[in-house]
Order: sequence, then C-alpha cells, then structure tokens
Amino acid sequence: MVEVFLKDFIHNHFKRHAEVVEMAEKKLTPAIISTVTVIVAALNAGKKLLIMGNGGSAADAQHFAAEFVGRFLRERRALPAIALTTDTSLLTAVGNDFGFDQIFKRQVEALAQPGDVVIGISTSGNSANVALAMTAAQQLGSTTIGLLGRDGGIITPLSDIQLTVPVQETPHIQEAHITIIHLICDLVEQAICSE
Ligand SMILES: O=C(CO)[C@@H](O)[C@H](O)[C@H](O)[C@H](O)COP(=O)(O)O
Ligand SMILES: [Zn+2]
Repeated sequence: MVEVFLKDFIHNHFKRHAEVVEMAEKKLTPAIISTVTVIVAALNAGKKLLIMGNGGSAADAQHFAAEFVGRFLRERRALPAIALTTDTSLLTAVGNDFGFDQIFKRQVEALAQPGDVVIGISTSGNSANVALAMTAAQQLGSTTIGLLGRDGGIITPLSDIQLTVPVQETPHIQEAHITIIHLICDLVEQAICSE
C-alpha cells in the first residue's frame, strides 16, 4: 500500500474517532450520570451487575465486569459484576439445546434478581439474544441499561437507560462504548471510595 494512502487512512480513522467521542459526550453526559447513580445505588443495596454482548461487545462485557470485581484505579472492596459471555459449557449447552437467541436470557432467568442492574451492549441495538435477555431482566424487576449504537434498534424500548452512540460505524461505536465504560467505572469507584 502507498504510504500516503496509509497516512490518510490512519488520519481519517483518528479524526472520525474524535468526532464520535465528542458527539457521545454532548449527547450522553446526562445518561452517563443516571447510569452511575443507578449502579452505585444498586451496589450499596447489595445488588449485582450482569453484563452481555456479542463479538467485540462480549469482550467489552468482560472488560467491564473485570473492572468491578478487580479494580479500576483505586483500592476498594470487590464489587459484584458478572459477564454472561464467558462460560463455554453453558453457552454451548444453552445455544445447542435452546438456541443461540437464548444464551443470555437463560442466564438472566437464573441469576437476575429485583434491583440488579442488567447491561446489554449492542452496536446495532438489534441482537436478538441481548433483546430477549433485557426483556427477561425487566420482567424480573432488574434495571436495564442499553449501551447501544445507530438508532438504538429494538433494544431501546427494553432499556430503562439508553446510552446510544448515534453513528453507523460499528468500530467507532465500540470505541465510544469503551470510553463510556471506563467513565462509568471511574465514577462508580469514586462514589464507592468517598462513602
Ligand atoms: O467487533 C466486531 C466488529 O468491530 C464484531 O465482532 C461485532 O461485535 C459482531 O459482529 C457482533 O455480532 C455485532 O453485534 P451487535 O453489536 O450488533 O449486537
Ligand atoms: Zn471490533
């Protein structure tokens, strides 16, 4: 590849990344504050977080949960968060026997309790397995948070709080998602540490 093409391509990716992140700040600051408030209240009431997504968003779900159980930046108590993307025995059994659409719903039915916070990550907002789990979570009395993209898709009405990055490109939505995830972790940790 010609060097000038590569430099242009790289420049354009960083430029678009900055635009999308700036747009996310402008649009989502109130919803990020609401999310932090809901999560801190749930954790202080002894509740837990359940987090899910497909592909890159499965990695984000695991990253998110790990920051809570381990730590983000500060020394503090362990916080209960479970990624629903990690148990290959469970995912293959439920996927094989019930269908791939059921892999998160079944875990929500097993684990979610009233007052828990269930977080669905989907760049399209249309992944059926996330949508079915969010519906089950609402029926069980959990609070649902959608970390979404594009127009928020079918998961929008299933999310009590929507964090929707309103652009079309999946990679840039994912890049904004991880920034939002880190912000939430940082703010929740600051709140927990200042109690
Ligand atoms: O990471 C990427 C693309 O950047 C892919 O693995 C992507 O996450 C997968 O195609 C997912 O299945 C997309 O699902 P969703 O975000 O629309 O719910
Ligand atoms: Zn990706």
